[in-house]
Amino acid sequence: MTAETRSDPAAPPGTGPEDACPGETAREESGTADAEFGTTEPGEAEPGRSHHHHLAHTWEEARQAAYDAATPIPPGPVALSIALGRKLDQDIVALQDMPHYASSAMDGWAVNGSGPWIPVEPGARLAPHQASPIATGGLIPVGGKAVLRTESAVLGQDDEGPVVMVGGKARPGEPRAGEHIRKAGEEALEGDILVKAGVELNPAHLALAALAGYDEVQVQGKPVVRLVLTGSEVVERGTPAPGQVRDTFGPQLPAVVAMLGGIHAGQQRIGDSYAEWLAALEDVVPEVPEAPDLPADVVITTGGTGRSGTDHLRRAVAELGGRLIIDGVAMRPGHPAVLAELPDGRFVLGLPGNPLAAMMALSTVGAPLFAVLGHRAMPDVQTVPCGTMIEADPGRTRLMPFRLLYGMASPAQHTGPGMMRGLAAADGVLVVPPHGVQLGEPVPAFALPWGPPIPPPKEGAAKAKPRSNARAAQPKGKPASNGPVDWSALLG
Ligand SMILES: Nc1nc2c(c(=O)[nH]1)N[C@H]1C(S)=C(S)[C@@H](COP(=O)(O)OP(=O)(O)OC[C@H]3O[C@@H](n4cnc5c(N)ncnc54)[C@H](O)[C@@H]3O)O[C@H]1N2
Ligand code: MOO
Repeated sequence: MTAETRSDPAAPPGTGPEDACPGETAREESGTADAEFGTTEPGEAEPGRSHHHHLAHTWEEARQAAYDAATPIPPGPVALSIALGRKLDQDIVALQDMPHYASSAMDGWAVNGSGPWIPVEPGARLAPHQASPIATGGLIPVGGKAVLRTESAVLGQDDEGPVVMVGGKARPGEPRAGEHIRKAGEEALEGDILVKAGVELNPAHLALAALAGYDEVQVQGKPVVRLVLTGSEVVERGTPAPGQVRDTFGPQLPAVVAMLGGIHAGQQRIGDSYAEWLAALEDVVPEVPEAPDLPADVVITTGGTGRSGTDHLRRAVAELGGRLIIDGVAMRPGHPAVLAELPDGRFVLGLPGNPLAAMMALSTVGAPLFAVLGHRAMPDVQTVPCGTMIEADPGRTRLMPFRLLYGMASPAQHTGPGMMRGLAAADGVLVVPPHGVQLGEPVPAFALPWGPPIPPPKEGAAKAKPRSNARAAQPKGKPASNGPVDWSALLG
């Protein structure tokens, strides 16, 4: 590859110079990276050097490398309180009859035989013609044959003392044998399967498991993800002053992590010092208030993927004895994405600090990693007909948030690496190959974790032959529109 520093002729409408990522390819290919890196803190940069001369993965390679880097997290027991949404790995079986004792379905009297009944102490064994007070849910005493509801009973008196008699609102024949008694085993018998393995646990499943006496259930593994957000210029509240930037990761990453199948286990904010970076990555089980006390499977860092004096990610990984799996992806934005594995098995996913770049890196590297850790297939890439011509940009894939208009994708505006506006309005992301896209040609695209699915290919929508989706090749119905269409004015 040759060094490229030119600006992009195919930049979609509305993207400015911020998009140009100056030096991103030149840096890697010029062979001067070591000198750049070594000047920052002499003597300490050594461990990271060996990683500097490899070529960035292509977009497709990066996805595959992330998917291949891990194996599914084995199943394990999880407390009911955090098992919602988890996939059950072992049947939930009735440990005993459910209910496990006969109980009253009404407030009233447990009775034996026919009335009138002599009242005795609650809970006492009932001889024929005896009754004892009982509340709904109460254990039926030995000898109890039926429950007489309070409103069907009257207290009277005979020669020998107080008696309970049928009266009040009693229906004819009340109480029949067994009336208002919930028998043991009515819901399930010991050994019955209550919830089958493979089910995604809903709140009622959790309640059922609790009813059956479970404290934990055996569920499929899912990655526990911890966030380390870096940057001393990042503020969490208010309108940022010049030189400051409002944090865009705190508000979105926990949700996106969950949507991608991770368990968000807290976040930590650090400044730009190497010591803070190292401490954050060394910390296996961080003390995170209200988060499950579990070691992280994946640590996501934001910022610090570049190679300036404050970009400590690679160095900290090297010092901890970790290995780089992905060190840069030939894509934009999100080019400096890093995936590393630490000796204790934790993965470190280094997202660039630029907000859109970070989300594209998460979609490219994080989504496949989370999928494999969570027992799922590689996330889908479909195709969508392109509503505009996109020129070539040799050597790199461009990820472009798009809006769908009349079934065709048009790159959204406001998609500079530091922007969120384009992504916020997007229907999905185009994966524009280095050689560009012709008008109407099916272009690979992926759905956003929160967005609509990519629509299935429509008959007649595609003029050019799709490269990766045979279903689109059905030339029938309406022809595609001719000529370039610039819908940018309609796009938010
Ligand atoms: N000389 C070069 N400079 C840069 C290159 C390059 O190749 N040579 N690459 C550019 C590209 S591409 C990207 S992407 C970024 C990568 O930056 P880092 O991962 O090192 O992140 P920072 O430098 O810490 O921050 C970059 C940018 O992002 C903002 N940021 C950080 N955290 C947040 C947050 N929580 N919310 C919102 N914005 C955040 C930060 O303020 C910076 O503006 O490097 C380029 N530079
Ligand atoms: O544009 Mo950088 O590629 O923001 O990741």
